[in-house]
Amino acid sequence: MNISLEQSEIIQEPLQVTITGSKSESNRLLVLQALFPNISLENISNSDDSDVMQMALKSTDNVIDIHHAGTTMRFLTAYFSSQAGKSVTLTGSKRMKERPIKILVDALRDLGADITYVENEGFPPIKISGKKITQNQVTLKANVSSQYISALMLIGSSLENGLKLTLDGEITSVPYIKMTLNLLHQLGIDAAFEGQIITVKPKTDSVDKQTLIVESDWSSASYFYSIVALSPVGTLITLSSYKETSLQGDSVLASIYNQFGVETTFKDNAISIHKVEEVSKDTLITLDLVNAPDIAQTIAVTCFGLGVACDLSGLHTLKIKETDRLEALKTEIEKLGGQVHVTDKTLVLEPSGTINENVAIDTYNDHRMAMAFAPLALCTKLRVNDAEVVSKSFPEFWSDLEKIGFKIINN
Ligand SMILES: O=C(O)C1=C[C@@H](OP(=O)(O)O)[C@@H](O)[C@H](O)C1
Ligand SMILES: C=C(OP(=O)(O)O)C(=O)O
Repeated sequence: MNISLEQSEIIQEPLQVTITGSKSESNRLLVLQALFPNISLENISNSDDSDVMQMALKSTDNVIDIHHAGTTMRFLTAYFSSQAGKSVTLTGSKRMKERPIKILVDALRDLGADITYVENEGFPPIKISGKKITQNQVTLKANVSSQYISALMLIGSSLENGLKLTLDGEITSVPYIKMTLNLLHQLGIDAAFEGQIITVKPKTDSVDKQTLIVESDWSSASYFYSIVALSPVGTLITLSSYKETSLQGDSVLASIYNQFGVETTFKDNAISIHKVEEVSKDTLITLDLVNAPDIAQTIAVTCFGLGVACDLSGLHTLKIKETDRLEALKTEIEKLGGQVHVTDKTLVLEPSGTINENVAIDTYNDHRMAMAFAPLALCTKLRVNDAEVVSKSFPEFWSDLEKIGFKIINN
């Protein structure tokens, strides 16, 4: 599905959008629920990635296709490795077969798991023969993806001897590790993350019956921050359901977007995002996004829409996500008339002027490419190719944009 976005203006009246649950929290809690069926979950994400997680956990098939879902692939690799008697092959999309998993597979093998590569060494698909895991100490590299670490933490308390992980080198995407730790604590699991060491104690008694409510997705909120930043002073959008103290690292958006003249207020489980002042064209936005890699695309495109320069660092994980996001951002922003310089961990955007009209944005099977560029419809007419990619994390994205005044035409 390719779409055109007419140059839009959002309606100046109280605008309210309800966003589905965080896919990161949901996918952790779904694995934990499979291990501790006593817990109930509310506001689970309706994203493709969480749907595929639910499907996989129920599946009795020998081959499970998790499509593009990184967390699902990584968390299930650990989960199925620890399920004695279960034999399963995990596969995924063409891109998933290019996303590395060796660090996690090596760590699980060191703990005694039985995993073999079906096609290419180091990459899915993988065949897992579940076993009782009794070894409990392993060292793994921490600067490639925090998902490997969360995957191990999620199963730690179900292992006879728990787990002690030693993290080697710089730790990337730390808030996601802390999110995992916090959810374990909510279930009464004894776990700690101190310096380079993570410990998870075995849970011998059952988890208390309880309901956990998933907070809405902050990465999805980022596109509304961008919309408000690119709109006139006075624009206000309210999003629910959010908390002032979030488990999601991407909640850092609220302070980052202050630099774009956008203020956030929390009230009654909602956030109001308000444009309070214009940003000067000679602003330079400098950010290290090592803790919040998923909002890099949103921020780069906001800067481009406002014509301001940015210097973003801490982006080394972007090359192994749904696409090489650094190259994709450079290509698409340059089609629109911007100038971008990338290395394997940084992105620099030059200050820009007019934005080219009617450019067709390619989305590279990456939901965040489609959603990050859409707010530019406030500045110019634009097209988005393969717009359905948004369903990976945010299936209602386009209908929510229509609700707030965007004019979308299916081509
Ligand atoms: O654990 C998680 O839920 C995630 C961790 C991050 O990945 P990396 O640790 O690979 O950066 C993030 O980009 C991804 O969208 C979700
Ligand atoms: C990187 C992402 O997801 P995953 O790694 O889980 O595919 C994302 O949602 O931006």
